Amino acid sequence: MDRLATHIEQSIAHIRLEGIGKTYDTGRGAVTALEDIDLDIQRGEIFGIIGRSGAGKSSLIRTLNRLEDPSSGKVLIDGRDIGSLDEAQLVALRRRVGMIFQHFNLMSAKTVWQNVALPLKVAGIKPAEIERRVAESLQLVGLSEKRDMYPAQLSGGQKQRVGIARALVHQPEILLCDEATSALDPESTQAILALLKDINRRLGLTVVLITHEMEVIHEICHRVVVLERGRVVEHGPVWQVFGDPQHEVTRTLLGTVHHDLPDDLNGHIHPERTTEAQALLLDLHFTGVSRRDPDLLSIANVLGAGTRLVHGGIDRIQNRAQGHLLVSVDSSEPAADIIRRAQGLADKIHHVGYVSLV
Ligand SMILES: Nc1ncnc2c1ncn2[C@@H]1O[C@H](COP(=O)(O)OP(=O)(O)OP(=O)(O)O)[C@@H](O)[C@H]1O
Repeated sequence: MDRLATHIEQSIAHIRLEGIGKTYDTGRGAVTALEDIDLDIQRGEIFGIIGRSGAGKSSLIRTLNRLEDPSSGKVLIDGRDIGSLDEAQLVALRRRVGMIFQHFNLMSAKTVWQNVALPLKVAGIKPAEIERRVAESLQLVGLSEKRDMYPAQLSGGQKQRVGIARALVHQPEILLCDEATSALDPESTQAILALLKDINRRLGLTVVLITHEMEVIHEICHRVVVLERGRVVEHGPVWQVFGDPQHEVTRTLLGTVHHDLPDDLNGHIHPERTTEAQALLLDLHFTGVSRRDPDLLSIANVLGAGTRLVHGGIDRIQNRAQGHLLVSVDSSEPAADIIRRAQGLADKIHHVGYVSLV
């Protein structure tokens, strides 16, 4: 392929949503689940979808393999409108797009091997080829030893591995994950996330996932979209959305850990200095945008000897430090002068108020 063709291929989004809308007709009238969604998902990325309950996450992910047909707009995979596919092409599409579910959807009367083999049998694949592909899939998810067991004999994490193996037997290029770790304990969640990451890297699979667990996004996603009432309210690289959420819904979903003040400070903060003994409280916000790490020596040097770290925490997402450090500055200098000097210590600096610390 020449360089121009390669460039064009790379510039086409693996999955493109153009003006997607979805309205359900119910006995009590129409319910709008999605409105005017435009999104590009690149080949090989792990893309997260978050939002409150009822925001439209399931409706959105289900349009990607036509479990739901959008009421308006188009879904393009490799530039091809999947709404125009005939029955045979739709079957082929579903093989290119694997899916895993919160409750695994395994057949309890079938063994691990039989569960994983089922999609291949349905597709009429020859037995020898089925044997080879099932063995390969089970090895990939680390379950070769359990091939003759039944789902009831497996842990939740192992059941999800079977779900993943089954989703991979047709060697898909896209894997949709609908709350894939929500029914799992923290240890199994970690193991499944590591597996998804490994599959994404080794097979170059594009992964689109829905979750209500923000740690899942933090742990494995490259980019994330936030839905609210069927619309995109925010999207971008995870470090950006998590480091400096712009929308109220995103802040709520992410929790208020970094924004809430601890109880012993809350209620004791004054907007103006009322006594000499009060210290200036500054919030040093590291959004990740400048890729800077908090430099404690510079903070002390710039803000002075009486500077104390009062509250906060720093996290790392996609190799960028982010979080808030709440510092008290013991100085009678005007706040504006101190804040001016403090520019450069963090990505954003917010004057919280004045507080008496004992
Ligand atoms: N089959 C359906 N028939 C009628 N309304 C539906 C149907 N599926 C979803 N809805 C409605 O569409 C809206 C979006 O639902 P959806 O399940 O996509 O949201 P969600 O973000 O996945 O929610 P949750 O996190 O609770 O699963 C909701 O108001 C829901 O009640």
